Parts: sequence; C-alpha cells; structure tokens
Amino acid sequence: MPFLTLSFHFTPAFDALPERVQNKLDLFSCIIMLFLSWFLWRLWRFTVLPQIYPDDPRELLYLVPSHFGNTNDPFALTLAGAKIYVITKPKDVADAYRNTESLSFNEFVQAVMRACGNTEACIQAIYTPLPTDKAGFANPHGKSLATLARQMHIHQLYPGKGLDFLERTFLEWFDVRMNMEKLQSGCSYAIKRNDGDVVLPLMEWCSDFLISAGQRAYFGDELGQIDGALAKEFVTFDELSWQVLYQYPDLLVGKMKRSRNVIQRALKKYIQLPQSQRSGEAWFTKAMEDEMRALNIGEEDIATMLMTIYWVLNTSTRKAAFWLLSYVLYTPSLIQVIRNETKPAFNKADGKLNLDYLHNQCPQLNAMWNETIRMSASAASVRFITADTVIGGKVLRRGNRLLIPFRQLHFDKSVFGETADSFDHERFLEKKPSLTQSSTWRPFGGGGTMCPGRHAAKRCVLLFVVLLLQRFDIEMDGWQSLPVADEGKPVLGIMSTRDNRDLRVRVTARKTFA
Ligand code: HEM
Repeated sequence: MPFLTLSFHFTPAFDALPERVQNKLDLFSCIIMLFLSWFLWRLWRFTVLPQIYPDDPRELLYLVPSHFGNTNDPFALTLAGAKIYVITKPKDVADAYRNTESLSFNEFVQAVMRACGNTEACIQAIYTPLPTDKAGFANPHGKSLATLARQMHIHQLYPGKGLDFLERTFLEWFDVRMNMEKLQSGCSYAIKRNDGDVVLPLMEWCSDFLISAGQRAYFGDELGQIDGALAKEFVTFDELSWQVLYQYPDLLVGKMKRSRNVIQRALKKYIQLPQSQRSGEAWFTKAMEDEMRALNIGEEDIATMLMTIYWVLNTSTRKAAFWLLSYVLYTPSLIQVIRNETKPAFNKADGKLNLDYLHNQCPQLNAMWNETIRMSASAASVRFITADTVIGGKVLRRGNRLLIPFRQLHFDKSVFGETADSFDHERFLEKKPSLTQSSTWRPFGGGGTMCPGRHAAKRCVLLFVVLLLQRFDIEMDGWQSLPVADEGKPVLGIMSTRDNRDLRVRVTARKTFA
C-alpha cells in the first residue's frame, strides 16, 4: 500500500466509500506514487547530482536522440545498471587512446574470453607476468602472454615476411577456385547455373571464399579436413556474435553457442593432431599454441582462444568484400576503373600477379577500400576506467566503462564533405591524402590496441576483388536495391546487412583480359 494514502485509508470516510471506489482510489494512489518516485529519482539523478558534481559527464536521458544541443561533450548512459561513458569528439577520442594508464582494454578482452567459455585459471595464466628468460617468443620486459599476444599478432600481420606469407596463401587459394568450372561445381549455394554463367548470392559467396582463405592461411589444410563446413558454421555464429558482446545469458544464446561449439570442437581436434602432421599453418597459430601449452593451459581453453582468433580473422573481411563489390556494382563505371588500373599488375605471358604493383601503384583501388570501410565499419572501442580520469574537461569515474563509437566520426561533413553520406572514393585521392591520418578516421580503432590485422584484411579483400573483376564480368541479376547496413548490432569491425539481405549477382567468364 503506498505510503501517501495510508492516513486516508484508516479514516472512517475511506471505509464509508463503496469497494469499487476504494479500489479505484488505490490504483490512482499507486500511479501517483510511482510518478512521484520517478520524479524524485529523476530530479536527484539529472538535476541535483550534476550540481554536486558539475565536472561529471551529463547523464543522457533515455532515448533523447541528440544530446545536449550536440555539444559532443562526454556523456553517460546507464544500461542494465552499469554506467557507460561515451565520447564522440575527435580530440577526446585521441586523448582516450593515448591514455593507457587509467583506461584499460584488458577488462573487455577478459569479458569476451569468459563469454566464450575460457576458464578463470586460463585467464589468470594469460594475465600473469612471465619470466624474461622464458622459452618461445622473446619477453625482455617480463610481460604476460596477454601483452605478448599483441606483439605476436604484429609479428605475423605487419608488413614483412609474416604478412607476405598470408597474402601468398590467400592468392593461391583464390587462384585455383576463381574459374567458371570451379564456381559452377564448387559453390553449392549457387542460385542458377547456366552455360557460361552462374548466379550467386554475393554475401554468401564472399563469406565462403574469404573465410575459407583466412582459415587456410592461419590453420593450413588440416582444419578444413577435420570439418569441411566450418565457413558456413562461422557465418551462423558471426551473425549472432553480438550476443557474446552483449554477454547475453546462456539460456538465450542456444543457436550461437551451437555453432561456436562446432568450431571449437574442430579446433580442439586440430590441436590434438601432432604438429608434425599439420602443414601450411601461419607462424602465429603454432607459436600461440606453444605459448599456451607452456603455461599448462588445457586443450579446451586453447581451442576457445583459437576460436577468438578465428573470429577476428574472419568476421570483417567477408563483409568488406561484399560492401566494396556492392558499391562498385551500383556504379558500374568503377569496374572499368579497377580493371584499367590493375591490368599492369598481371604478367602478360603467364598472368602472374605482381603484388608490389597492387600495393603501391593502384591509388583508385586503395581509395575504394578506404571509402568502403569508412561507410561500413561500425566497431567501438571499449575501455575500463581504473582510476578517475579527465577527458574533455569531464571526470570519468573509476569502475565504469568508456565507449568510443567510431561510426559518427566517419560521417562528419566538416571532414568528409557534403557528400559524406554517399560512396565517393575520390575523396581519398590526391585531394586529401591525409584523410586516413585524421583523427576522424577510425575504422580500426586507435592507440595501443589499433587493429593489427588491417593490412592483411586489405590485401585479402583486394586480391579477391581484383581477381574477380579481371577474370569475370559481374552484374546484378535483375534490379535490386542496395542493402542497408545493420547499425543495430555491435560488431568487431564491419557491419552485416540489415535482415541479412543478400544480392544476387550474375558472374560470366570474360573473354578478354582487362
Ligand atoms: C576490415 C577488416 C577489419 C576491421 C574493420 C577491424 C577492426 C578492428 C577494431 C575496430 C579493433 C578494436 C580496436 C580497439 O578497440 O582499439 C580490432 C582489433 C583487433 N583486430 Fe581487427 N579488424 C579487421 C580485420 C582484422 C583481421 C583480418 C585480423 C587478423 C587476425 C584482425 C585482428 C585483430 C586483433 C588481433 C585485434 C585485437 C588487438 C589487440 O588486442 O590489441 N582484424 N580490429
């Protein structure tokens, strides 16, 4: 019974009223009490507290579309009882990336590890500093495996031998599969097969090819021999992987978990194969496995860790290839631009590809890559605040999280121009060579955790696109509107299409080369 009405309830006047009227009054007083409680709470939270702590970021009132007159000051949200600060100003973002003292990435990684099923013992082993003279990857500063892992990623993924190995493997993989006979026989998901052409669902095709190539480059042939359907299984997992990022309760994630388990089981069988029986894997895979075994981490945990590698490796490249090809298909004149520019990269005699030429002499293609990821990247960096920290003149209190969403930066008209909402790769050409160095360009995050896989992703996607456009004609199979990106779900890089919409494309072998 609400407190306010108690005194009235015990009066003879209340007792004298008919029961129907008494019930109505009860309901009315409940509503008044609820409203009053909400009003007092709101007054306290959004009016009194900001007066007491004027330097704390303002709390965003629920569902108010633009905050505080678009000042872009840091603000706070409360989701499921947890306070999350959000910063959107490029300078604040740059300051946050620079701060590795009181803004930590580890907490986020550990939460993802737990959500994927890693044990506490494994997490502890990975975050414990290791001796400087340990065997394996050099550790002169006595760091934990969690910190060394980043350096190991860089060793594999930054320009140099490791990245060249990956690129050669991608190329070999695409090369043998990208001919009409193989597309006709190998793409079980083809919608139509005619004499000389094939109709394919573009996203499904990009997913199959890019995931399989990524898997082959990191895990060699054996993983595919253990389970030939992992690429398909991964797509099911990946489309639901926002449930991992939101840390959904186990009860609600059956389908996502089933697919994840299939991949983890295959990875466990893979590491149970003696290393001498595995071939063609990337340096990183074996080195990481050795490091974990040296810490006595069990095979279940190792397979779970490898699953997260499989995830970051494969989630974005397939979607980036899809978006780049979609944009090009909606402006078909760009197909010829790519063909003309990349033709000299192919040796006239044997068709062999000069990769250096592709990396350094193709500004149009490079600009199309930049524009594609500007339009379709939607990740956010997350940091845990370990001590009160001032950003943008506001105090972010320890124990809360900081979210740095990048997407809105990529549509800033003062940086990308009035056409920022549409695809126009020319903005990245000579006009503004420094655009990718600007603090509003963040498809790969920033600071000490900036994506180490960005070069590999670009090389993999561009190889696929260039081979495709040089070897085939491609067009839409009947008019279809451009799918809309699904901005509603958190991702680790590039967005999917809303409602998983795909495009049907007709692919025909080209008679002449470029
Ligand atoms: C277009 C493709 C890609 C995009 C847009 C992308 C984006 C990102 C973003 C936004 C982050 C988080 C950065 C932060 O929080 O500051 C990240 C982290 C990471 N990415 Fe990528 N990524 C892509 C491809 C790849 C590929 C192919 C790999 C290969 C293994 C990869 C490996 C990683 C790793 C290991 C991290 C964690 C870095 C760390 O812990 O320090 N990414 N990526």
